[in-house]
Amino acid sequence: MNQGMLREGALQGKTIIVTGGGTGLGKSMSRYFLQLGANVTICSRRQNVLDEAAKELMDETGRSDGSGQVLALACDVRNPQEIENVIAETVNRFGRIDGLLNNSAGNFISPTERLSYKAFDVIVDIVLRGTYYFTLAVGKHWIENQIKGTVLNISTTYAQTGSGYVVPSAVAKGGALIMTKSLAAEWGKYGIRLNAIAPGPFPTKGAWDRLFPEPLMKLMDPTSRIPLKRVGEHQELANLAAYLLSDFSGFVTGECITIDGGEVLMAGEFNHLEQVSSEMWDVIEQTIKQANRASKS
Ligand SMILES: CCCCC/C=C/C(=O)SCCNC(=O)CCNC(=O)[C@H](O)C(C)(C)COP(=O)(O)OP(=O)(O)OC[C@H]1O[C@@H](n2cnc3c(N)ncnc32)[C@H](O)[C@@H]1OP(=O)(O)O
Ligand SMILES: NC(=O)C1=CN([C@@H]2O[C@H](COP(=O)(O)OP(=O)(O)OC[C@H]3O[C@@H](n4cnc5c(N)ncnc54)[C@H](OP(=O)(O)O)[C@@H]3O)[C@@H](O)[C@H]2O)C=CC1
Repeated sequence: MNQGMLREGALQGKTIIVTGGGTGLGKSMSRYFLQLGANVTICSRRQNVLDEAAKELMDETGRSDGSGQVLALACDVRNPQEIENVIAETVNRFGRIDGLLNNSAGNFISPTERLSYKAFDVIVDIVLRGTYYFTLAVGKHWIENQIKGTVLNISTTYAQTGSGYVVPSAVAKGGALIMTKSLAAEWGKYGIRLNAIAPGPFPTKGAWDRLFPEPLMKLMDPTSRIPLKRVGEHQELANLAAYLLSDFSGFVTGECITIDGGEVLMAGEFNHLEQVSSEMWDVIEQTIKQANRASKS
């Protein structure tokens, strides 16, 4: 499914800010927005990573009609002044901002009792504080300038279920998801939409190094818990993100769309029975039928 879904030029004339756009999923989504004709500002802490990504993206997607341009700006999403600078520089270069993709994150697995206060703070500050700082700054800009913009937040499936061993991330993603829904209600009157995507596992270096490090990867195949028995493809996520940032989703707001091959469904009480063999099912069937007969006599 390595194909773009939207028609040529579907994001033409739009400018989208992508936090964490220099690596992983942020880079893949930026690539697709550029292919669809959007101008994209990618921002994160490391200017060298952003510059390299911007060059690679422009080499791949470069258009001659002036659309589909990349701006790479260093910004720590925990710093409001740096966020204001990204907004000002983006307006200065592209004239407007139509979309904000809050994609930056920090995460690592750890038993919670091993975390220092600083370790908890660093994740919550990037994921929750970074998301609400950027959303607040861009939202104010849109309201002041009467722009009907769209925010898309990259969440996780455990923002709704909770999860051990990634508790700071779960707390922060859960908070960001509630902000998405709360502001969708409050800012709907300005024509501003906010949605979220909850991805299951999509291979990236950033996530794999910190969530499935060796020797854990040898013990735990991330696909084994997924009904569709595979991980996600970046283009599948990019398709959904482009749709939610485009005018085609103009009546969708406050939603969180899960894209995880059915992984969250495995919480269902009996789903682990897929491990039972056919022969064992024969025995189980006979045992249950015997109990049924006994209950009638
Ligand atoms: C696949 C299923 C769903 C997955 C859903 C979600 C996925 C994601 O979010 S994936 C995104 C992953 N990408 C990143 O995390 C990229 C950005 N991350 C980073 O830059 C770093 O990992 C960091 C900033 C989050 C932490 O880096 P570090 O260099 O350690 O930062 P600090 O020096 O500021 O230290 C912070 C603090 O944290 C402690 N610490 C770091 N790692 C661990 C660990 N594995 N276990 C316990 N504690 C850890 C570190 O020791 C510091 O605390 P103090 O010791 O008190 O100073
Ligand atoms: N990969 C997966 O399976 C899943 C990922 N996700 C989510 O997808 C998103 C992208 O993750 P992924 O691509 O896998 O991982 P990456 O590590 O590649 O992406 C994280 C990005 O966040 C940026 N970042 C980190 N801290 C800051 C900061 N303080 N200020 C600004 N930017 C920052 C990093 O850039 P820099 O270091 O230059 O600052 C990096 O580009 C995240 O929100 C993650 O939670 C959700 C579910 C599953």
